Amino acid sequence: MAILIDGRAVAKEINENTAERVARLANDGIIPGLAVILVGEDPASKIYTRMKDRKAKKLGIHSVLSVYPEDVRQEELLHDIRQFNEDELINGILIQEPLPDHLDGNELLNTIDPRKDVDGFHPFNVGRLYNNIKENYPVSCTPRGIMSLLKHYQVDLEGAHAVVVGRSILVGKPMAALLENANATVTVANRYTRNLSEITRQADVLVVAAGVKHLITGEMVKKGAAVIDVGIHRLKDKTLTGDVDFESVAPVAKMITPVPGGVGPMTIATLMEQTVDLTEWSHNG
Ligand SMILES: Nc1nc(=O)c2c([nH]1)NC[C@@H]1CN(c3ccc(C(=O)N[C@@H](CCC(=O)O)C(=O)O)cc3)C=[N+]21
Repeated sequence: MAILIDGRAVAKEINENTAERVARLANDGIIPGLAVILVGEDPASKIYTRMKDRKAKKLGIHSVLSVYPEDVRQEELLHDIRQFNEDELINGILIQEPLPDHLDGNELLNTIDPRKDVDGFHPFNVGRLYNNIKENYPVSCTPRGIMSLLKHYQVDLEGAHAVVVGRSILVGKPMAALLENANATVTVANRYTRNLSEITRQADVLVVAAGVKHLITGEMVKKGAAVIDVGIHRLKDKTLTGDVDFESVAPVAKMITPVPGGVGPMTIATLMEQTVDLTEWSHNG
């Protein structure tokens, strides 16, 4: 049976470290600030942004949750983002995905000051990631959190074949870039890939962020693989499950993340960590 990758435990370690860093900054009179922009009534987004707001406050981070109606105008959001850009009390700005269709998400993202781009979605920061630039810059929190998990569990990436299922800007694309930058050989697939199991069966490290419940089953996984499940699906009985069929994959894998308690807590811990990173970087020149 696979080792369970305990995202809650690793997230707790990161959060403790973040709280210490916040305390050190406080000695210099600096309080990291996070602004979260939420548009509309998507129930999952409401839950996540509330979790982020609560965690930030718990760690001593100044948190502003800006909530807008579904039909908010693009101009109003642009105006508020510019205001956050100018606001010295704000170090990180996050626009919760998904956005309603009438809004131009790219324009909104491009308006965030890249130095305050706590999600790492601004094209300037995406470009740095793709160029494998070593200097400090923000990276999408979920894949960065997954890299922390892989490091914590000493998963060897150099020369490994990593397969990423999913190619979103939130997870799949930056995940593939981070794994490549760590000298893995990366294959990116998606839900349309033909003979998906032929590809996933080659994976030493398999990251699944396809948004399809139980897309990956035991016979699609190589014996001894590390399996990371980014999917979240709420079942009728209110329990959560992932893109990986845990029951059939766990006996095959060397290690596996559960849902919940795997990648999710790492995303929020990394968001807090990166808010403090941005704060420190902004004060170090
Ligand atoms: N701009 C932006 N940045 C994001 O980082 C972002 C986003 N938009 N849109 C949606 C996704 C999703 N996301 C999650 C964060 C925490 C959990 C999490 O903590 N999950 C818990 C379970 C929580 C529950 O019980 O519902 C767990 O897996 O153990 C899940 C998902 C951040 N996202």
